Amino acid sequence: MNETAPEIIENVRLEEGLNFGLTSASLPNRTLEVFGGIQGETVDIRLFAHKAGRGYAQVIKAHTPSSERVIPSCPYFGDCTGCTFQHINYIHQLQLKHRIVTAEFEKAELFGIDISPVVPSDEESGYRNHARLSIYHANLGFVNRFSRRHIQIDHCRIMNPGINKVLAGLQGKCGETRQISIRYGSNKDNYLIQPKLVKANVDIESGQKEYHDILLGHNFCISAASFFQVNNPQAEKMANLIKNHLNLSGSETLVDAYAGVGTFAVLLSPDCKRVIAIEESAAAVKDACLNISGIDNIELIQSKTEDVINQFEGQMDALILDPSRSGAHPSVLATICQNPPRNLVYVACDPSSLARDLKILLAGPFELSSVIPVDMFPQTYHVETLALLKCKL
Ligand SMILES: C[S@@+](CC[C@H](N)C(=O)[O-])C[C@H]1O[C@@H](n2cnc3c(N)ncnc32)[C@H](O)[C@@H]1O
Repeated sequence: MNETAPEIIENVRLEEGLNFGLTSASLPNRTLEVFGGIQGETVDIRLFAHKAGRGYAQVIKAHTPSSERVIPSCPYFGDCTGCTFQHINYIHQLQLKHRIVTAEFEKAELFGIDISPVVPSDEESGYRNHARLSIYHANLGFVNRFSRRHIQIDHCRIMNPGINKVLAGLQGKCGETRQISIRYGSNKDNYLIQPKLVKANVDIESGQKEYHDILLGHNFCISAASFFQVNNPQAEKMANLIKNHLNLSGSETLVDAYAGVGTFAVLLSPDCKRVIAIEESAAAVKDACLNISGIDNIELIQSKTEDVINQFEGQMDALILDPSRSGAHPSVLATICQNPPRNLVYVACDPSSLARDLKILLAGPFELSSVIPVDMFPQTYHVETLALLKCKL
């Protein structure tokens, strides 16, 4: 697609799309995925790109705006494609996320499952504690997903004010690197900025090895290579939802697989007799070692979950699986179907991986207690989902 001569198509009716939170438009000779629209609207669109056999377009005018449409408060919306839902009111964003989870379940032929309403985020803006920015001619910004154009961003609506402060200080001064990661521990007011900037003429320290934050009164050390939940208040809600489901009495052994820096292990340890945390990343395990200091009922295993999950003898009381987007390894699912824990919590950031894995678990010895989507990522199509299961044997 020639970017200087974009193709405009008028009066297109938008249908439900759901991929990446986009709507879809059926034209006589092709189907397009459309950014910035809402199902049922008639709009004019500008073609962006064809990628991997798919066409992408952007709404430039809504002739019949949906009642769910709002004016995006971000001036970069559309140029920046990071927040797919900025033009949709927050209540409807939550309804769409519910629909996204339901649609993935239906694709996996999981029908008739009662999915709870999405747990809203307390903050619709300013919630993200981590920005990964790309740099072009020293300017920090994001890359448009469709056109691949770099968009300079001076203030990002969804980032914590602490991140925006650093962004303002570094803007235009980072020519020495192509990518930068800014993380902010809002409850401890400290930063991690990587890589270390040696040429930038700024009085902002960078190159920190780790930063610190607090969840539910517990201190966490998080190093540059380690995962940490991006929305602190929602992470706390998620930990409480998990705790409620597991109904812990203090006598249980909990296995926390894909444990990261020990988030759930630490937060649930006061309610368990013993916690075993499994994590493959050496950096995250090193952080977890610090994070569990003073807590004597947590053991850490540095390993892939699939290499150790079959070594537990007897029935586990409780198991948390919180894998990366690709979901749990098939052998992990096979092992827990053979030796099922009494209670299982599956935490998923990709509803399609969750649906695929749930299909296996529900064909085995598990039944669902509930499915609770949690909005960790307002203004975007992303949704975290908790599946709470029990062994039915
Ligand atoms: C989505 S994060 C969850 C971390 C943690 N539960 C939390 O809430 O902060 C997934 C974690 O799984 C780890 N991981 C990825 N593949 C793994 C595997 N096969 N076995 C164990 N850990 C793995 C990653 O390093 C990452 O820390």
